[in-house]
Amino acid sequence: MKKDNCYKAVFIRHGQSEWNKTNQFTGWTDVDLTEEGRAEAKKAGAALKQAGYHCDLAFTSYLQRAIKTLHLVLGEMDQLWIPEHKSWKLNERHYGALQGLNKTDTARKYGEEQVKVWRRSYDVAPPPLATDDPRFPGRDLRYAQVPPSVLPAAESLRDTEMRVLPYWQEQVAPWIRQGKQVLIVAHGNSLRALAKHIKQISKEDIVDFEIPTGVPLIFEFTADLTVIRDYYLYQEKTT
Ligand SMILES: O=C(O)[C@H](O)COP(=O)(O)O
Repeated sequence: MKKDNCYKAVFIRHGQSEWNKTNQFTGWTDVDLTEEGRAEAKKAGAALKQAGYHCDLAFTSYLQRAIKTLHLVLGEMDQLWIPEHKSWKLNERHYGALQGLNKTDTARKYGEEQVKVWRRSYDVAPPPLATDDPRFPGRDLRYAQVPPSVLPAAESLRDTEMRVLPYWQEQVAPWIRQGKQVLIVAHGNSLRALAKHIKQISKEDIVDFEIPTGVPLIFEFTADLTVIRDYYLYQEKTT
């Protein structure tokens, strides 16, 4: 939607997931939303409706916590009918061999500093999954169309940016330039990677940049997609 020469996009990190609740590294593990996560998604949709938002099209990942959040948001907005595009390129950063481990236990074992580097540094990837690990994405039917050589076994934020950014530039940005309002429901780190580019956050400062679950983050752009301002529709805790 283009209002007063202002181009807009809405980003939402999925609502609380089962593994956010149990504090486990999740990455590409396809866990469900919790009851609280579903409530967060509905609250986001109701707030967008209340604020008069209309979305022309929506984008999400291949993971159910994002897809279900999108549907709960659109349901509240009475806009379940809009076109939606799913891509594995919007998936969470792949957390490699850390997936499934408890974050506090991992910090006890490897130290807080090391875990902070794995979670928040720009270019350090966590230890990779073995390619014969049953959890390797190449073994999952949903990625059957993706060449196995481009499927990750672990990703740094930089690696995540390398897959998310071309998707943004080729599949999302052209719609915004045409004046369409887009809604992107994705993940903590895939959205951090995107925000890093859009807001031109340095690799030093991205370490402290967090996105809470289930709260609409609104971007307003000029016609050439320079950010005018960005803000949360309301304040909420970080999960
Ligand atoms: O994949 C995960 O574990 C979460 O979605 C994000 O986790 P983080 O805050 O530890 O990066």
